[in-house]
Amino acid sequence: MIKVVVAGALGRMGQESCRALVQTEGIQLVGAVDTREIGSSIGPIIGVADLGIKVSDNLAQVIAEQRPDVLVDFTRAGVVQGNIELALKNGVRPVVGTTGMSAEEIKTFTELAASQGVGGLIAPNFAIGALLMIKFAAEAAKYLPHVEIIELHHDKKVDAPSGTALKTAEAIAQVRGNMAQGMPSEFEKIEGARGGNFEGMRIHSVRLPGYVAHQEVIFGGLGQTLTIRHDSISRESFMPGLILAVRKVMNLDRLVYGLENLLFE
Ligand SMILES: NC(=O)C1=CN([C@@H]2O[C@H](COP(=O)(O)OP(=O)(O)OC[C@H]3O[C@@H](n4cnc5c(N)ncnc54)[C@H](O)[C@@H]3O)[C@@H](O)[C@H]2O)C=CC1
Ligand SMILES: O=C(O)C1=N[C@H](C(=O)O)C[C@H](O)C1
Repeated sequence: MIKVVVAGALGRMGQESCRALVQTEGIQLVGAVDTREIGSSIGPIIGVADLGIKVSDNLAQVIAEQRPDVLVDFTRAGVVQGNIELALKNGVRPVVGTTGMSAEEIKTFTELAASQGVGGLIAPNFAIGALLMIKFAAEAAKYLPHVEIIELHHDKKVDAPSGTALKTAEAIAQVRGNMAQGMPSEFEKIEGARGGNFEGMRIHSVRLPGYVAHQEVIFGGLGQTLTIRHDSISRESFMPGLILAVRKVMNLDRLVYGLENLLFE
């Protein structure tokens, strides 16, 4: 049985994750950490039978009492860093969906995991379709290097661009290198009109009610465009990948960045 604690358990992703984890054979939810509704029973909140698990705001205490195998984190940047460090130092494998960490922070945790000999995963997107979008985009960039990314999310999202857009840009940049999109002489009449700039690649972030998580990678060539689009139309889309990750990290002794590295190995 894989014992799992969820941090950010009362958030949009945390609740969806708790619900999926308690329904999965071979996995046991043993703790729920959040900074609101402390002391409430997680079972009724996520619409399942009372599991006898109270919401705690103290991850260190939950780890000490429950000795989980895995920490699933869907909190926010600024919180997740402390949680990963705590997990790794206690031999708990972090499975992190939280986005907004810097490349330097990810590198630091990779080194800490290696020194502790503890496995883990930082995955900006758990949806299998999104991972395929990134893979196909990197392939397309070999032939069509002119590309811009548009990501569209619900209006409660706090980080921009999305972790998925950054992961996509990183994968494309590995293929095409640094290449400025647009005219050298172009100028913005409104600051930010051309989007964010990742190694010359423009990333545009849309935030509106009604959306869940969506992304278009648009390639342009002579007389043609190619659009690769992925839509998460509900947060259930992230659950098969999350469950797969919880199982896979049990056999890792290093920190992996990107679920694609466990899925397409
Ligand atoms: N990797 C993936 O596939 C996905 C990643 N995400 C990412 O997951 C993160 C969470 O997203 P949502 O669930 O939409 O956000 P949310 O705001 O609904 O949930 C965050 C939860 O964390 C809790 N929290 C805040 N500070 C805390 C602390 N110190 N300790 C414990 N809990 C704390 C909040 O009370 C809240 O319940 C974001 O970074 C988002 O980008 C979201 C969807 C999919
Ligand atoms: O905040 C979200 O909702 C999402 N965040 C992740 C990201 O930043 O890429 C994954 C997905 O896009 C949903």
